[in-house]
Amino acid sequence: MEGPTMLTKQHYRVSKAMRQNKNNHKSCVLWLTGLSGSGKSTVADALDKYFYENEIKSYVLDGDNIRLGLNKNLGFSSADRTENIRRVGEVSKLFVDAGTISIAAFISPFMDDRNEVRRLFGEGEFIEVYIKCPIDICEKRDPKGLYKKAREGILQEFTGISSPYEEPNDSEVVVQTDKYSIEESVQMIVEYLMKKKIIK
Ligand SMILES: Nc1ncnc2c1ncn2[C@@H]1O[C@H](COP(=O)(O)OS(=O)(=O)O)[C@@H](OP(=O)(O)O)[C@H]1O
Ligand SMILES: Nc1ncnc2c1ncn2[C@@H]1O[C@H](COP(=O)(O)OP(=O)(O)O)[C@@H](O)[C@H]1O
Repeated sequence: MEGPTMLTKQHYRVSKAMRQNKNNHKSCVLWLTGLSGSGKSTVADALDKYFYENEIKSYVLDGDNIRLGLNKNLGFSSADRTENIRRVGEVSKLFVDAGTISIAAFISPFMDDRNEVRRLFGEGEFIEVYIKCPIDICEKRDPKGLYKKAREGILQEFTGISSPYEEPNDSEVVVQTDKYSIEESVQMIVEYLMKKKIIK
């Protein structure tokens, strides 16, 4: 039994390994971190489509979408961002247990939060993908007009402007979206998964 609430971990007969065997690929989380406008959702979508077309089970967890549902009670203070990432880490773990590749696309600006999520997973299951793009290019792209609002002071605590982004320094994959096309970025991630024998 665990903790003061007297919880007992329940074990089920269909294991993660059995599910992975049936799927013909391993499961993992691809944790996409980067500034707003860096290309997380765009790369996540292209990856998900590649997996779908190649019979690989995947599902995208996207910051905006998760914040419209599961995490609708959270804002953008540091504490709320930490809680947002903690919950998404736990949800990703469920997907990985279910034999699926979780594509998590979150700014996840704090290194400690990302590392806490990493600790939830077994060796090689957590793959950090840094979607790297200089902030001036993200701001030029401004796909949702949020940088403009942040500059005007309408939007508070905006990442890169009035809230920090702690750059990763040991990501498994770094994708520079100002230098490579969406297709090249997907290819780079797929090659990493093949090299690690997660997919065939
Ligand atoms: N203040 C502030 N700072 C950053 N982002 C903001 C903010 N307010 C709203 N948005 C919108 O929320 C999306 C980021 O949500 P995340 O869950 O990925 O953020 S975090 O990981 O908790 O930092 C982010 O999506 P992306 O642009 O795709 O990154 C924005 O659409
Ligand atoms: N190589 C690239 N990779 C990803 N996005 C790119 C690239 N080049 C241009 N873009 C554009 O940049 C924008 C990125 O927006 P988005 O994917 O919503 O970023 P994020 O989810 O990180 O906020 C999109 O309008 C996309 O079309």
